Amino acid sequence: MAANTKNSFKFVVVGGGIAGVTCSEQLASQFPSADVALVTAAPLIKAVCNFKQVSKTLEEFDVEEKPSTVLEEKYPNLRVIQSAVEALHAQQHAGHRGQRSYSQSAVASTVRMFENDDREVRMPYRTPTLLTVDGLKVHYEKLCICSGGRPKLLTQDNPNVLGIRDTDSAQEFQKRLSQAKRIVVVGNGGIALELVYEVEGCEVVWAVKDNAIGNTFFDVGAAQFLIPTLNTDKPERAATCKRVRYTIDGQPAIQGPDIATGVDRLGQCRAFEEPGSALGPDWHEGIRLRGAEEVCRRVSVEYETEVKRIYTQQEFLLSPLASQTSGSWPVYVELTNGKTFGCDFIVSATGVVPNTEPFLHGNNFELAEDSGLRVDDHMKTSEPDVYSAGDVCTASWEASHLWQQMRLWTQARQMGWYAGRCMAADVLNETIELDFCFELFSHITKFFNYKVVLLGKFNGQGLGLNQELLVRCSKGLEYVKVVLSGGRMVGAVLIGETDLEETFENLILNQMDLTPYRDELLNPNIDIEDYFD
Ligand SMILES: Cc1cc2nc3c(=O)[nH]c(=O)nc-3n(C[C@H](O)[C@H](O)[C@H](O)COP(=O)(O)OP(=O)(O)OC[C@H]3O[C@@H](n4cnc5c(N)ncnc54)[C@H](O)[C@@H]3O)c2cc1C
Ligand SMILES: NC(=O)C1=CN([C@@H]2O[C@H](COP(=O)(O)OP(=O)(O)OC[C@H]3O[C@@H](n4cnc5c(N)ncnc54)[C@H](OP(=O)(O)O)[C@@H]3O)[C@@H](O)[C@H]2O)C=CC1
Repeated sequence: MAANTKNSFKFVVVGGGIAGVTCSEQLASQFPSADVALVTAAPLIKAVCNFKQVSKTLEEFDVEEKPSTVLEEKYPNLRVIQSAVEALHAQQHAGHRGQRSYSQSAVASTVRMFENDDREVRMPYRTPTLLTVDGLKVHYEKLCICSGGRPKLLTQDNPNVLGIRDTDSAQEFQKRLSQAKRIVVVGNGGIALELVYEVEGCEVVWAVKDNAIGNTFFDVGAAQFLIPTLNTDKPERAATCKRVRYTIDGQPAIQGPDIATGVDRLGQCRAFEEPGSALGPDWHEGIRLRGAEEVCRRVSVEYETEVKRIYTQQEFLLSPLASQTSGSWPVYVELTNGKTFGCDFIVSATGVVPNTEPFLHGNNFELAEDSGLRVDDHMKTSEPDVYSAGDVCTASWEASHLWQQMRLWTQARQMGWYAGRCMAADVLNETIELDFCFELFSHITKFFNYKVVLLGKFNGQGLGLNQELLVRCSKGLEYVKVVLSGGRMVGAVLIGETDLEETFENLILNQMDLTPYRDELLNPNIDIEDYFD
């Protein structure tokens, strides 16, 4: 049951993804008597469960997609408003708090708007407001924007170029794939790595800009270690997916390989165009990513190439390229390496754009180069009392030399949680230190069925020539890379069951001079954990 039937809240959080849900849970539990609202476009929210702190900075957790009522039941002071925000008037704060000065005309126009509205005139203060597409006005004292990101597509509005972000787009991909004989995957990051490994029954042409696969996570050595896996069969997967997924009417729907049923049920009740929350680590578990052919995995990688032009079938047939390519396909991709491929569709796995719309209009948000909302070390944006966390924001503080932002699930959780704590500290007039999780970058994931742990400057980011790499590799078993700078460990890539993460994390955090131990560090005959005990 919702505690607050009015539209005025002490804390408002926008976005039902990991960042927004974690932030609102943090606030609702810390201030049980304060009204908290979570405004989100999608009917389902994403909540962290089975959280496990693996080591000082490494964490693992599952994420469940749940109906929003679950949150309201857990926190009586938390109200979930399912509606997309279409405007933010953050500047109304300035007039009444005097924190910033804005032009008279800007303030006057917002005041006029409110005087025409009976409900607003009765408000004791002219509080800053969010407007939703359903016409609801939501007033806040502190706001946290966690609206995530959307795929940065190669081209917009081409029905044969798909991006994968949320449940809807994954289902669209699965549906199209089931009819497909060949797809072209463009991009060299997380989604591409997952797709080329998972897709079966369909030829995959993988076009990457770089000279090795997985540039956002790996160097050439790790890529060499992984690439033979593409030509081996996948191990059998457990029959069911351990997480329950829900339809928007709140019923558990999709479980394990039964996704076809789930698609139909979701398809029937899907009546919204709003962005959902981003998929996460196990989005393809239990989903049948199978094309129309009777083949296992068939991937060919086109290195150091980009998309030159995408042709419709009609355009292609009229082009000089038509005489050089056989078969008839709905869409054709011309690459900069001179090759052209016809395919059923193209997956643009080319990164994320922060979802800053519609918050920018009429406000004074500072944006970073990647278009994210700039936040300081207290997750504050440049607008008063507006915080931000997760994929939509860009960390703009002077970061620890061992941390960098990547738009990942773990960072969405950490930022959401820390933003909630900063908002609380602000209200309580307390000081708060930057959380320890921002000391060292750490990420656990799985690629090509190998456990992958990334620590610190795992690819020597920003180190230039000031780095030394130590590598140990056992084909098909493990790949271990350590990045040293000035004799100190600053990063590591661990692929396989290496069991080295905790020791290396400690060595990175304590910045011990490892010069005397360099030759022993990756010696497989030495128990390194004991060695540094
Ligand atoms: C296919 C895929 C696989 C991934 N795999 C991994 C992985 O293995 N490991 C990992 O760490 N990360 C992974 N990620 C990245 C990870 O999912 C994201 O970094 C993380 O979920 C971002 O969380 P968020 O809360 O910031 O944003 P989102 O999850 O995008 O949530 C944004 C929320 O805001 C809402 N919203 C948007 N606009 C509005 C509006 N105007 N009004 C109201 N609500 C709005 C949306 O409905 C949504 O609920 C993956 C991403 C994808 C797409
Ligand atoms: N297991 C995990 O941890 C996973 C994490 N994710 C996360 O989900 C988000 C979305 O994934 P994804 O879309 O793969 O994004 P990523 O940022 O991981 O990768 C994008 C890739 O596309 C390349 N690229 C960008 N523009 C172009 C272009 N015009 N032509 C060709 N290549 C291009 C990038 O190269 P460059 O870097 O040179 O710009 C990069 O290789 C990311 O935040 C990712 O970290 C996704 C799946 C799994």
